[in-house]
Amino acid sequence: MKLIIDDANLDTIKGLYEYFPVDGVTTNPTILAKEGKNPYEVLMAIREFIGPDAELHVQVVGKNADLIYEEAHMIRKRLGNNTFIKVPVTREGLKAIKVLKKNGFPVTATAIYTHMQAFLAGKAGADYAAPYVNRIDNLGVDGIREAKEIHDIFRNNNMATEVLAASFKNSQQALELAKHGVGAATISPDVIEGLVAIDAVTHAVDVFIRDFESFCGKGTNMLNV
Ligand SMILES: O=C[C@H](O)COP(=O)(O)O
Repeated sequence: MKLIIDDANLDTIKGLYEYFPVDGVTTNPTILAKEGKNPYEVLMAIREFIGPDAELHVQVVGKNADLIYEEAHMIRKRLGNNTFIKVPVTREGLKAIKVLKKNGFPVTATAIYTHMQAFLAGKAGADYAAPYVNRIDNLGVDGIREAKEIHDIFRNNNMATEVLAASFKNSQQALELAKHGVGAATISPDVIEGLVAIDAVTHAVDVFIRDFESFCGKGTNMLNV
């Protein structure tokens, strides 16, 4: 399962890249708006940092297929070929996904709340389909189960589309999807940090250090004993 950062703050992205095995960056209009700068300024800085081959996912805002198609061209021109065009799965969005795929764009079908949206996005040729796990939970439906079932729909219908699960509230949800073998999860920085912020682990490491120092002396380690 690919692990992708769902954020647009360059300092945060740099920090996560230093510590975690991450595979790229996803953004959406809300995430970009939080940066308070021109969206292309933010995105071009991210692209420069992650390099031309890493996955960057950028969402369109247009409500009809023609505008979405034009936005996609501009996004590709300014941010490079390996930029996934995130298209919400509406009626117009599906039309746009078909046209974009015919023209060789990498596409992430997004704003997915139902199995049927995901199935149609897969049929239209999307590379990824992004179910919003936490938001689905908030509708009273099990978002993790739905993401797993969407993965199964793709595999059972011989579709190449991968699930790019989005909208997580905790690290356990991401682990559940890794166990099921879904293609990718895009996770906010605080939830990524939560993947290893485990009190029991911190305690175990502290005890190792305490025991070592009680025998070898304060401030010792395997360099200076
Ligand atoms: O792009 C979609 C986001 O991953 C949704 O996440 P959120 O529900 O935490 O805003």
